Amino acid sequence: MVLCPVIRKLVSKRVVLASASPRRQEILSSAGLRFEVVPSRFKETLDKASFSVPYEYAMETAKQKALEVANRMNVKDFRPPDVVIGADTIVTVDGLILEKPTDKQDAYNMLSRLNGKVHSVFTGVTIVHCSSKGNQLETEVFKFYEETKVKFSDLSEELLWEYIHSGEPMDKAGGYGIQALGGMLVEYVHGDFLNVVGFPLNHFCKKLVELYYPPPKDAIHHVKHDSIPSVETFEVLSDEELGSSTQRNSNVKLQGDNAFSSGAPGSLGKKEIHQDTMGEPVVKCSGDMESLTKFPSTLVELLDGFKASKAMFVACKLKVFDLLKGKAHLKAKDVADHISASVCGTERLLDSCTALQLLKKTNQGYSNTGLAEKYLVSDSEYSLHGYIMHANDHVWPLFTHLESAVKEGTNQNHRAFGKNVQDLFQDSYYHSMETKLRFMNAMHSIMKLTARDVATAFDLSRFRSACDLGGCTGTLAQVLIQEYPNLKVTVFDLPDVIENVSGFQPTGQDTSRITFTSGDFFKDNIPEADLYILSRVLHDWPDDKIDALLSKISDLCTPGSGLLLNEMVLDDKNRNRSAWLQSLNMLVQTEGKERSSYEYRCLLEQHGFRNVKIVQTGSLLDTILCTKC
Ligand SMILES: Cc1cn([C@@H]2O[C@H](COP(=O)(O)OP(=O)(O)OP(=O)(O)O)[C@@H](O)[C@H]2O)c(=O)[nH]c1=O
Repeated sequence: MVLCPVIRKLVSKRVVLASASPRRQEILSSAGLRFEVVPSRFKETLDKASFSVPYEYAMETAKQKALEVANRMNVKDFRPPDVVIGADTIVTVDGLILEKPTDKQDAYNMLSRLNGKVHSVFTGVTIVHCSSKGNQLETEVFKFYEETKVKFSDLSEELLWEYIHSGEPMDKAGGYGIQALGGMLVEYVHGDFLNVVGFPLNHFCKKLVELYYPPPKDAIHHVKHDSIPSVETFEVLSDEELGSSTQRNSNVKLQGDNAFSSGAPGSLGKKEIHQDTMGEPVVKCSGDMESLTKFPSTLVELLDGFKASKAMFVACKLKVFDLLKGKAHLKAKDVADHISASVCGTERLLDSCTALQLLKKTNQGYSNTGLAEKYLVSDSEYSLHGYIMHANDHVWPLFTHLESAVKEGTNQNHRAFGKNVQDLFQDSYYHSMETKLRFMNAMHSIMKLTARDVATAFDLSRFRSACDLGGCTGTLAQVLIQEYPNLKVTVFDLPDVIENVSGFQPTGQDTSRITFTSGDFFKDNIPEADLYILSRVLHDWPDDKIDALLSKISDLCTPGSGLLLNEMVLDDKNRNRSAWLQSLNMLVQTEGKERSSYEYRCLLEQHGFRNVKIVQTGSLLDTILCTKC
């Protein structure tokens, strides 16, 4: 409870963790922090010799990781993050800095150095405060580090190799994970255990106190700055954070939203803060119904969610954004004439889109916002028009039968479209030319938006040939050959798809390293490659089909071959809202499902893949890389 007010300081902010480390994500989310994960692309190649002490190196790397993400997210028309957190963990021994091992031999060299000795683990952390002035990013950087000493027992060669073969060392600084099997190597720890795991939570909270609870000038110092704030600290919370001033009185201090609940800032219930018998502050919700019903803004947003979606869908379908593309302004009547619709209906639609910030309205009429111009105009580079049409024409009717899907546990194609679907693709997505092109357009547009993140989440330069199974229009293949000059990619998809891909090919770009091959990956031979890719494929199918497909791929792989899965990964803290809603989506339309990182890891290991690494890209697809052992 005592942590609540510290973490709460970040609750109304857009917080981004610039780290792919699952441990850091786990530590921070367990502390109740709500954040997005956007792994940094900063390559950890700073010259170690130029730092007089190792922790300076860790802090500088952490800073560069966070700044890279802050800069990348400072995109016109997007809300930039308020806070970006970066971290870097290193192990030091004998004057050397050890990071993550490059291979098993490197892991062995590291662990042999640590064997029987005391070493230090440093984690450098950077908190970047961001603000955007006229598209210019302004940052304020706060850095700190934590040191923990760890002693390894005397370990036999046999034990070291056994540990290395477990695969655990590969993504961990110093080549061990104290939180798992590596804990068996450790005789003692002096200092913060979580610092070794990858994030010094206690020091981080103290830093938040320092940043957000500065001692009030000319006041008695209630806050001890090397500790987490005591109950007096609540006095320095602003009115906004406390809820309305009328809720305050001098004896009982009331707070607004719970740090650990979701939703917009406001006063969803009130809480009394007082001390328990141990002197610890305790936060209790009062049962005051009036305050509970005051601002249920989260619920109001959910109540309106479907109306907002449909307004955008309809405006897209009627090509409102296309009509306004590049134009200064049009009056409602002119728009209505062009789209052959009623003036009164059009006016309401345009006004709703204005309220949704998709349009701007002035005395001269309506025009597109930058967001609409970039993503809703049907022929813009990163248009989501195709995906939105799929959502409107296919997903929407299915979702109207969600209740039946939940009760029956099956998809609702029969109710929504009046027919039973045996083969999802042939009977549903590809049953007519119109539905086929609509589906291809949808996949094309969503891949355009996510392909760069997916292609660069891991370094894939060791692979020479890739086969993108179900690669549709080749959007990911296109980005892969740009990122990896030595890679050739085969896009393998159903004949129905391959014969229609030409309309989706980019003009003026070299596509000579991409081959399109038609076939059914369940029935036909799959082309040979050293990297297989499955993007949004596994989630479509029932378990038996997935097993068949993964077995087939695994049999084709030689040791060292890779498998890259791109899916939305469910997180056990329910933070990734899109992924959980996508999970319902799979229920209403397929026989498949979304999975957690644990489920993917088990699935892949069952089929002979190891070294499973998962990156939550922060965009609409997460990515998983594993190696055939
Ligand atoms: C000593 C130790 C380290 N680690 C992990 O080692 C990675 C360090 O590498 P990094 O470069 O700091 O981070 P990363 O994983 O590459 O992620 P990113 O922040 O994106 O650079 C982090 O994962 C840590 O948890 C453990 O899980 N357990 C341990 O006992």
